Amino acid sequence: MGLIIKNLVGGYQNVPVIKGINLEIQPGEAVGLIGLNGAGKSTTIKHVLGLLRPISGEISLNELTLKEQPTQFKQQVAVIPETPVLYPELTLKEHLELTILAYGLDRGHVWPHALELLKLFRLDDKLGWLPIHFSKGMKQKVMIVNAFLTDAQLLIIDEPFTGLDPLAVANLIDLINSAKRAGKMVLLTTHVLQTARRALERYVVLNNGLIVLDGSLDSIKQHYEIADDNFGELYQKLAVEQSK
Ligand SMILES: Nc1ncnc2c1ncn2[C@@H]1O[C@H](COP(=O)(O)OP(=O)(O)OP(=O)(O)O)[C@@H](O)[C@H]1O
Repeated sequence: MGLIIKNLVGGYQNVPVIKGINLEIQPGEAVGLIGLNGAGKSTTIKHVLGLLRPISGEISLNELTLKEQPTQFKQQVAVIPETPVLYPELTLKEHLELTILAYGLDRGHVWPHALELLKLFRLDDKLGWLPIHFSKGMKQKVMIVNAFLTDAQLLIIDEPFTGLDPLAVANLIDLINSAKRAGKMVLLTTHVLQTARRALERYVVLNNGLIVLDGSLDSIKQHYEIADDNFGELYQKLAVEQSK
């Protein structure tokens, strides 16, 4: 069970940006994928979303493989991308309806939950709005509401902590923590470790397309001999490691 990435080699037009990754995430676990710009975080995510085809290796989610059961696999995954993807001609309400359709959800059952989420992110009075009227953070919140509306077992969240206000960040952290309690899996990329630690216990450090560490933030700090919470120093040390 869980997400299993086995010996993944992948990237763009056969350029192996990802050079052999092994990663398992168990139900109820949230993992932070961290590393320098260009380390391979987004490329890994694109592979898990089935947007890139592996050069070799395999990805499975609760025993469904992306290769053999791509449709069922993708229905188990919800994504909150760093840059919101919204349809300019659809209202907020229509975006939610689309998610309900795409994930085959029961409208009557899910709509009260949608209203709760909208209220949490102060979007409940904006159901008739089109994306053009939303700010960047509001668009991000629409993506969050859509993702948490689904019953997907794996939530992929790409750098959520840079465009949201502190209230929305706190709400997102609460949602991640309750998703974990519900047995879901979370894979989150971020550079903002000070905030991520409120939701994540486990971190995977990517450097140059390889996993160089997998553990708690404390074990990472220990490994790189980081004093206090000076995470800037961590990235300096990763840069030194990368250039070797
Ligand atoms: N569309 C693309 N075509 C070719 N190479 C790409 C493409 N996108 C990214 N790369 C390369 O793949 C490598 C990994 O990039 P990736 O976007 O996965 O990094 P990242 O860890 O997500 O970085 P960031 O923190 O900046 O988001 C980089 O060397 C980058 O130049």
